Amino acid sequence: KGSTWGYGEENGPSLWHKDYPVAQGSRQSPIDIVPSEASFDPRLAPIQLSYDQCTSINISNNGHSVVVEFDDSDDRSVIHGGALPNPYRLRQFHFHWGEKGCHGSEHTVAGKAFVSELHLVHWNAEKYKTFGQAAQEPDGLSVLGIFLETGDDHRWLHKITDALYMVKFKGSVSDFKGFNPKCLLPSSLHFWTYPGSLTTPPLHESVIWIVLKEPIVVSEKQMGKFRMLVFNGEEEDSRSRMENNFRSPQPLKGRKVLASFK
Ligand SMILES: Cc1cc(=S)c(O)co1
Ligand SMILES: [Zn+2]
Repeated sequence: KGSTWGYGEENGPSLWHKDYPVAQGSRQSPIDIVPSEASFDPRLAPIQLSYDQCTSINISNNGHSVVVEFDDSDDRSVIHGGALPNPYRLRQFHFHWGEKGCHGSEHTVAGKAFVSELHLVHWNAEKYKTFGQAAQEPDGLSVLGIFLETGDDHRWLHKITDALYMVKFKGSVSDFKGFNPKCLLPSSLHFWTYPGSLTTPPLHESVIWIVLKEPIVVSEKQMGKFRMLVFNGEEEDSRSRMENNFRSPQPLKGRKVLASFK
């Protein structure tokens, strides 16, 4: 069977282009965001997250990250504003992180990396019938990226980190109801936005990225709990700690980054 992609020496980001040639495309993510080169656009609407009726379903380890999935059968939880043409439906969120004491975010800000990055994935259900179809369209997805930096414990992140032991191995799934990701937002919703892609294969160039300027603060201890996850399945004999599951910044190729703030 074909070798599946990952973050190791043999199957990591520098090799993804062999199976996914779009990896060398013209709107790949992540990127290095250079604030001084971003242009303030007063026409950008503020970001609004209508998550109050959101329905989280489960938390799972897909062998690349830990993912919380939502019921996206109607418009109960949507994001709107920014450069989005209409509201996009919340589908799932997941994280990318590094190893102990090291960086692990995907986007960087003037070359600065953060310890982790939270991605809230939304899709354009107004225009496309399914997530899978939307994921292949240039205006199909919108991912809200939030940086994590280390400091004090995050008062709500424990709801996620306390569940991680249930999904240690690839393929494990556990109930995860009643979680509203609004509790993971920083105080400011100032953002940068630009056209990009999924940061994991199939790397579809279908994402309108919205990256918040203000990071949230989590403790090193809380980050450590993400690192007890493993990439491998319970039955596999290889034991590889889930960490450094991030792609590095990709060429801008002429794209403009817009800022919602001066
Ligand atoms: C849909 C999706 C989006 C991102 S950013 C990711 O890492 C995996 O899957
Ligand atoms: Zn992601």
